[in-house]
Amino acid sequence: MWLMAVLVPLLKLYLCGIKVLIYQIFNRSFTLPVLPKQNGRVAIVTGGTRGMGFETARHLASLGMHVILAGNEREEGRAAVRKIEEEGGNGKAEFVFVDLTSLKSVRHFVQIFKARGLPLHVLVNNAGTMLVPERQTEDGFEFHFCLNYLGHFLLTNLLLDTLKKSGRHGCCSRIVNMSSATHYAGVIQMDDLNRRNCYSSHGAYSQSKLALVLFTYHLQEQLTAGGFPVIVNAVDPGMVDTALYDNLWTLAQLLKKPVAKIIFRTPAEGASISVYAAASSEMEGVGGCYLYNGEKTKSSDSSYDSELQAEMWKKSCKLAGI
Ligand SMILES: NC(=O)c1ccc[n+]([C@@H]2O[C@H](COP(=O)([O-])OP(=O)(O)OC[C@H]3O[C@@H](n4cnc5c(N)ncnc54)[C@H](O)[C@@H]3O)[C@@H](O)[C@H]2O)c1
Repeated sequence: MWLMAVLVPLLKLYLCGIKVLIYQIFNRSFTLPVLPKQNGRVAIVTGGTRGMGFETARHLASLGMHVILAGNEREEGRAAVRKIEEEGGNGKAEFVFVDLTSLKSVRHFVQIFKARGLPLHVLVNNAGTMLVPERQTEDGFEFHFCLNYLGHFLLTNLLLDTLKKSGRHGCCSRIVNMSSATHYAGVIQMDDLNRRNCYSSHGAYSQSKLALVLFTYHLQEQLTAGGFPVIVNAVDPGMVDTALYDNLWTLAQLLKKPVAKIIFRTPAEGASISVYAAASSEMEGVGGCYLYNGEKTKSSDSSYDSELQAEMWKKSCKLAGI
């Protein structure tokens, strides 16, 4: 029983990884089209202080956006802002603290943001972690579940009114949810979302990434039904050489290092799918998609299950207190 609960998600996740690596051996990262200037537009990028979040923030700022790098590492945040400023684009970057593992911190972040009266045109839900040993957040949630999914679920819902007000038809506000190929291996354990019965870090990570896809599709349905000028897409960056892999087992770390140099995407290449969803003309008014390597791609069968989407939404509202 224990073996199955731990081994199966592990094997499924590594199989997803191998498939992606094989794809990346034979296919280069897609090239971004020319993107329209984004002057006067405002974006929030969670986890914008390093890795793909930083590259996303940097690119959006270079297009003229005012970008808020939302993260839980102040020093890294200040350094990231400095780096963007040094590049001297016509955009603007600033760091604002948020800890996505704390629902209180998410609420506080939104309160501060709203008090400034800024519009919001782009929200990139990028922050995440992978393969952390069993750990609970201050609110008692499993770590991957809260940081990768529930914190972003709450953040998005609290910012939705601002996103709706800031968009207009022909120039929609955009939400980008950073998922992953590992969602294909994901299983939603509705009665045990916090994985207390039998913890598997692999299962917890892939569950959180599937939850983001379910959330994307259900939210887009609501936005479309309400006629709101907001779109939401899930993106998959491929396998990218970032600090995300720091929690791999020692042996896997050793094996990963040489492979990563040759086959993994760079953070800038990985971020291009978020930038594409956030700013390309091609994606204007197009929501409810799973984007991989610059193309709309089929996500897992279970992600299209509308009953599962609705159940997950309802449960998430309850857990997040909305
Ligand atoms: N690297 C990959 O191969 C890969 C593949 C698919 C999906 N992803 C996803 O891409 C996203 C970005 O990851 P990355 O690869 O750039 O890794 P990374 O570790 O470089 O970046 C993660 C970011 O999340 C932030 N973060 C961590 N804990 C936080 C918290 N409690 N509150 C707020 N922010 C927090 C970090 O400060 C960092 O900026 C993640 O959601 C990850 O799951 C990565």
